[in-house]
Formats: sequence, C-alpha cells, structure tokens
Amino acid sequence: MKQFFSVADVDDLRGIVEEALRLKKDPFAFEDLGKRKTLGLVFLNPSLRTRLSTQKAAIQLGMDVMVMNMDKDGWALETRDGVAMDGKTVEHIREAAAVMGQYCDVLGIRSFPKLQDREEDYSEGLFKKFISFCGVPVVSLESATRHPLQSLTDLITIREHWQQDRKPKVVMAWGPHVKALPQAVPNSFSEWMCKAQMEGIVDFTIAYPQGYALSEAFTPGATVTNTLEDALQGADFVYVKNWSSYEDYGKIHPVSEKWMLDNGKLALTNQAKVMHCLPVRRDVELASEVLDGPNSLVIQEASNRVWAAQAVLKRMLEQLNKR
Ligand SMILES: NCCC[C@H](NC(=O)CCC(=O)O)C(=O)O
Ligand SMILES: NC(=O)OP(=O)(O)O
Repeated sequence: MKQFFSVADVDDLRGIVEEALRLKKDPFAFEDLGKRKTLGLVFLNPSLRTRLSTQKAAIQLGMDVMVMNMDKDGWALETRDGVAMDGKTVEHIREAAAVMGQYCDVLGIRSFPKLQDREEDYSEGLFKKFISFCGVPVVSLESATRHPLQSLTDLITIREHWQQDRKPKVVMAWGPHVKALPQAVPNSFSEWMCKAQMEGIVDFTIAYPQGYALSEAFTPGATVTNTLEDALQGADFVYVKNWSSYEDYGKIHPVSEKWMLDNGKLALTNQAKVMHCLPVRRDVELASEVLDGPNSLVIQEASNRVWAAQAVLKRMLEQLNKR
C-alpha cells in the first residue's frame, strides 16, 4: 500500500478487517517489521484518538514516531502556487513536505476543510500536494473530504459485533450540532459502507434532514431518507454524526424536527448498537442516556482505531521492505 486516502486504496475489504482483528489478538506479532523506520504525524488540526492510536499502532510495529503540530509549532504554511509570499505565510508546502519526507519513511497528515469554497475543499489540493512533494507513503489522518482510518475502524467494529447469518442494517443518522462540521467523516463512512454493501456485508441507510444531502459521489447504492424514525426501524447499528450542508456549502440550516438520538428513538431499532467517531457533544448531538447506556460502542470503537492504523501501517511497511 503506497497511500491510504480512501476506500479505493484497499483492494480486499474483508481481508484488511480480518488482518486488523488478528493484530488485535496478537499486537506484537510484527514488532520487528518497522524497526529503524520512522513515522511522522503532521497535524494541522486538533486530535486525540487519531494522534494516540496511530502512535500506539506504529510503536507496536517497532517504528519510531515523530509528531508535528504544524498548526501550533510549525511555520505558517503556504499551499498556493504562483503567489509571492509577502504576507503571513512563511514556508511553502513544497519545501515543508519535501523536508519531512527526508526525515520519515511514512507520513500521516490531518487537514480539515475550510468549509468556505466547496470546489477547493473537494479538490483535496493540500493532501495531493503533500503526497507529491514528500515522496514517501502517506496515510490520511482525516482530510477535507474523508477519514479512512475512522471508517476502517467502524467496519472492524461492526464486524466484531455482528455474528448473525443475515446482513446487519447499518444506519448513518445525522445529529444536531452547534457549529458547522466537515462532511469528511460521513462521506467516508458512507463510501466504506456502500462498498461493504456492494460486497454483501451490510445493508446501508442514510437519514438526514432536508438540505443535508451528501455528495452523491460518496453514497452509491445507499438507501436515503429524510425521516429518522423510518430509518431506525429494524436498525442493527446506528452511526450518529453531524455534518454541515454540502449543497449550501458549509452552512447550518435550522431543523425543526428532533434529530438527537435518545432512548425513546433507540427503542424503534432492533436493539441497535450505537456508534460515533468522537468527540461528541453530549445532549446536543447524542443523548447522554444513550452514550452511557448498554448499546453504546463508542469506547470500543475508539479502541479499535489502533488495529485499523496497525493494519494500514503494516501494509505500508511490507511494501517498503520489498524495495
Ligand atoms: N476526527 C473526528 C471528527 C472531527 C471533526 N469534529 C469536530 O471538529 C468537532 C468540533 C466541535 O464539536 O466543536 C469532524 O466532525 O470532522
Ligand atoms: N475520531 C477521531 O478522529 O478523533 P480525533 O479527532 O480526536 O483524532
């Protein structure tokens, strides 16, 4: 694996999930694979889970890890080409990425969308430039439009909690929030679930209020509804997430119906397990009675971030060692 940016970088969905679950059973089975290899994690935005789980995964593979909080500790980064840097930016991504590629064998980068210009965000310009200038394999730690380590984790978590013969009904349900959030997590979850649906692993439904449709590029084959109660009927997993409007890009539309998942709404499901990528705003996005209740998987889900990252890094190291 040379990059991990989207579901398209994985050619065997079932295979990578089983690989991650084997690593969970035997975390140090490949502790020499990453010996004398360095992982660099570059953050342009905050992170708890991605930062710690990816470090832990790398350490368990024997790698050394360096973390750069570019937003706080780095020079102000210029990403545009063809501009004289006579303003606030100090260093161009061309040099910054190339230099980090000299120090590291694998790099990860987190860069959220600005939510101002849809075309700019959805072009993934910063991520693509980082890949082309650093010259080493790159793992997305959440880009403008996707969060593949989270989505792989989510598929692993569903697989782990589903032992029945029939396919589980997985519902991604929009939840309220106080501010405009990216579409990266829901785009990515949908992209992974649509592929899983095509491979006969799940049935996938998305529920959101009017005005919150995602880009159709991320939802091929998904069942879509604007009624939360309809979606929840018979659900085996409910994946709660807020996102801002894609159509009216980055905006929040007032929603009159109650969209926060609480125990009353959860009762409509097939005793569904409840998932969320975290961080979550309690009693805004998701009721604390659900988060603290027996159906919540959020902590196991966060725990599984380690195995998703370890499976991805293992594949990258195997590719590097072939050279
Ligand atoms: N990495 C997981 C989610 C990150 C981000 N959430 C946030 O920015 C939450 C911010 C807040 O609640 O103020 C998102 O939704 O894409
Ligand atoms: N779920 C997730 O990516 O969490 P962090 O933003 O804390 O890394």
